[in-house]
Amino acid sequence: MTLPNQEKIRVNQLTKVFLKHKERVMALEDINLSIKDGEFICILGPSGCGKTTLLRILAGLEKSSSGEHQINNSGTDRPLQSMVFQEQGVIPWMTVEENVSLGLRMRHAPKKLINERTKTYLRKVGLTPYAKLYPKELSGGMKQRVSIARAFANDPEILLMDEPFAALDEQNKFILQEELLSIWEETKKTVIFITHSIDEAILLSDRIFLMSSQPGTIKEEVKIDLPRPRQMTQVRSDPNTAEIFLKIWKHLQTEVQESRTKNER
Ligand SMILES: Nc1ncnc2c1ncn2[C@@H]1O[C@H](COP(=O)(O)OP(=O)(O)OP(=O)(O)O)[C@@H](O)[C@H]1O
Repeated sequence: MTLPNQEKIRVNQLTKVFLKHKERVMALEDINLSIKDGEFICILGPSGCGKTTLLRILAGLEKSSSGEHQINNSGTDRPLQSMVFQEQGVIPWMTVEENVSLGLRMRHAPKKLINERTKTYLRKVGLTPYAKLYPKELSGGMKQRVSIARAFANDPEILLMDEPFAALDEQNKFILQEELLSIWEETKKTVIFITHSIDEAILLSDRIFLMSSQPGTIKEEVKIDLPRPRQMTQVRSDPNTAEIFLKIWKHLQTEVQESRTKNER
């Protein structure tokens, strides 16, 4: 399958079945996606609907049971994808700058490029003064900044983010969301971002994919046409936001309810 230039990710009829206590669990069913180069996509859905499984398949960490997916490679030696997790994304025995430069060092990038890019992304996430510190000396928010800086410094074709701000307090979350948006505006990377927060998805996304309860399918797609660059205060005070929020909430409510009913059976 060859993708046209503007298309970055395509998923065709993808399914994933796990064996759990000797029983087959259909985690994903007939997933079809087409994501443009530079799009910011959020995935929302009830717990256990297969969001992480889908991301892990796109990251090459898990195999699909059937169907196919493709990521358009720009033909350079850039890595195909980088992943940012909720927690434990930093390596404890490496300093902040060693963590940020890890991907570049692993692919033996030229020293000058490693230094430049590491400095740039440390500055962008406000960690320059902390470059020589170790993760245990950092707050949770600072550790997530390290993960984000490392992912962008690695310059992957696509960025996969699995609830990266879920463990942070509200203030830190807002600050990091805006920092992420600002870096994304500059780099225009294709991002797939999993979240449980409707507000977060509206703030960040070009499109939101709403998933059904298990087996996970893409039930609906919501386009977010709010102007960019976006700031949290503007998005919150935009009269369209409440309407979008309610539409998504109604969907999630139904799916969460369905998921509970299935689990009680
Ligand atoms: N390695 C595995 N072996 C067996 N079952 C698995 C495995 N990984 C995931 N599952 C099952 O697949 C389903 C989807 O899990 P997944 O973690 O992808 O959901 P999720 O939507 O990311 O959930 P959450 O929002 O709670 O993080 C769940 O029923 C889960 O138990």
